[in-house]
Amino acid sequence: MYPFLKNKQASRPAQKMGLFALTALMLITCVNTPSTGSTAASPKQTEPAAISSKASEITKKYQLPKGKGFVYLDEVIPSAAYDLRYYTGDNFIGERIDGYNGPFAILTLRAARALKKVNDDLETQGYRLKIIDAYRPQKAVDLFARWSKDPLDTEMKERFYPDVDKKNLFKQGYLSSKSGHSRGSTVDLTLVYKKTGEEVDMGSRVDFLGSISAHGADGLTKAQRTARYVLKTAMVKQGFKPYSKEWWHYTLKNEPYPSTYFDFDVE
Ligand SMILES: C[C@@H](N)C(=O)N[C@H](C)C(=O)O
Ligand SMILES: [Zn+2]
Repeated sequence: MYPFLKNKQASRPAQKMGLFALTALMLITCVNTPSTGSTAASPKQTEPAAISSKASEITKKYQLPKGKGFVYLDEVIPSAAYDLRYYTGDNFIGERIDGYNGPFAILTLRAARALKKVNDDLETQGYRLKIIDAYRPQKAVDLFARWSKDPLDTEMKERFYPDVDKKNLFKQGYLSSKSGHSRGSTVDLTLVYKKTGEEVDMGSRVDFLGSISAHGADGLTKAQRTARYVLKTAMVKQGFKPYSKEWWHYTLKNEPYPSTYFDFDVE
């Protein structure tokens, strides 16, 4: 209902706070609304906006591993767009993912610098990058694995994996139990138009786990194929490797931690 509050496992205090705030808001609304006999504006209509604005005010804790060269990506690429969907419920599980305590993208400095060059290049072509996910704690990956084994929780199936049985998402390569994201130099991203900030049509949404998301999938329009090609060309030019099954997923080839899977929280 309120994506910002969603994570049954990790955010119970936040949920309690949210419920408390909601109850308080309802009481205030009842007190301030003259009793006309007609229905007053529902407090639910104002609550998500209030919560969202709080989400955008979350400040960074700067608790990155010391001396390992991790950075907050928005400080290296301020002109990119950011929509960290594993912090919200707007993802294939439908709730905030373990380890995402703030709406921030973290990467190794090497990957961040390469990505800045990609964004600079794309800006000359009328686009910008929109970052959906970057460093991903191992605990988040572990949550994906537990979720995939629960056949009863299919809340987001229609939007994100309508044609794949969730128990096969790992087997079919849409999810990985040892993800490049946890090594800190892998990123999920798309294009937006520089002028409007509107997302470019890439033929499927980021994290649509199905065959249409493969590079070179059948059934794409010419414009969608071109958009994927623009992104891929810019990424490959700066040393990123595409992933055949997911047009949005790229790993820096010369990554500084090719075999280390980190688990610090995003905060
Ligand atoms: C889930 C998707 N965003 C993703 O990153 N998939 C790859 C395969 C991964 O889990 O590393
Ligand atoms: Zn990815």
